[in-house]
Amino acid sequence: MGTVSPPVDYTLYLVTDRGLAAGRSFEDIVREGVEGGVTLVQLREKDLAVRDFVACAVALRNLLGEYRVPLIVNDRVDVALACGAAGVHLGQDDMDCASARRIVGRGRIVGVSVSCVEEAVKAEAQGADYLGVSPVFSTPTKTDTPPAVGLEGLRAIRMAVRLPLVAIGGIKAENAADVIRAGADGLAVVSAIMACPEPRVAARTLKAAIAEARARVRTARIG
Ligand SMILES: Cc1ncc(COP(=O)(O)OP(=O)(O)O)c(N)n1
Ligand SMILES: Cc1nc(C(=O)O)sc1CCOP(=O)(O)O
Ligand SMILES: [Mg+2]
Repeated sequence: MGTVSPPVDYTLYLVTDRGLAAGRSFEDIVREGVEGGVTLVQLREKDLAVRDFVACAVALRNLLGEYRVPLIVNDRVDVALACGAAGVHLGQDDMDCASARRIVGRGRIVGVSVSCVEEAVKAEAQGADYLGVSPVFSTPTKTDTPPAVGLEGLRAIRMAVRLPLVAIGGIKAENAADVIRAGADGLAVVSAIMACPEPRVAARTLKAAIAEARARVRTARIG
């Protein structure tokens, strides 16, 4: 039997997009985000040749290692294994979760994008570690998505599965509390950090909004 992946903090999940770096260093943006409180990073590269994808993933894994923040690779199980990432994130058109699990074993994280209860239940049955509920709100960052599930869709998925849920799509500090209240365990963002001139401040602000929302949820449960 393989090792089991260690617990992961899904609180603030940065999904990268180097197209939003606007002349700044991509690595500096990630570093600032992590120093501001990002707990998990996904390398999302849609246009790199696989050789460059692996090189970039190794560099990012080394950077994140300084902060003990895990790296997830988007789309590619082979790249995740090659760079020694903590895991892989798969959408509904990527490798299916059960096959990915057979390849990576229990020692790495497998995340799956879901947009409805049926997909969520299936991914849980296939051994996913967490679900990316997507998109919660429509977003210009990625437009080839199913319709936004909204807070109602997120609540329905929360009721149907036990896995950690990460909300993605249009997440900002302003709506963070609503999304946490609807049942998200963590928030995944691209533009809110990658496109912000001050990524450290952006991450800190998001982290504070999440902490406050969680405290309110806890108080409401007790009261
Ligand atoms: C945390 C998280 N959730 C959802 C996605 C979207 O994955 P996918 O549907 O495969 O789309 P691409 O990101 O590959 O364009 C994600 N990447 N991360
Ligand atoms: C990478 C990604 N996946 C999505 C999905 O719905 O599957 S939405 C998205 C981008 C989210 O960007 P932003 O935080 O800038 O709204
Ligand atoms: Mg994908």
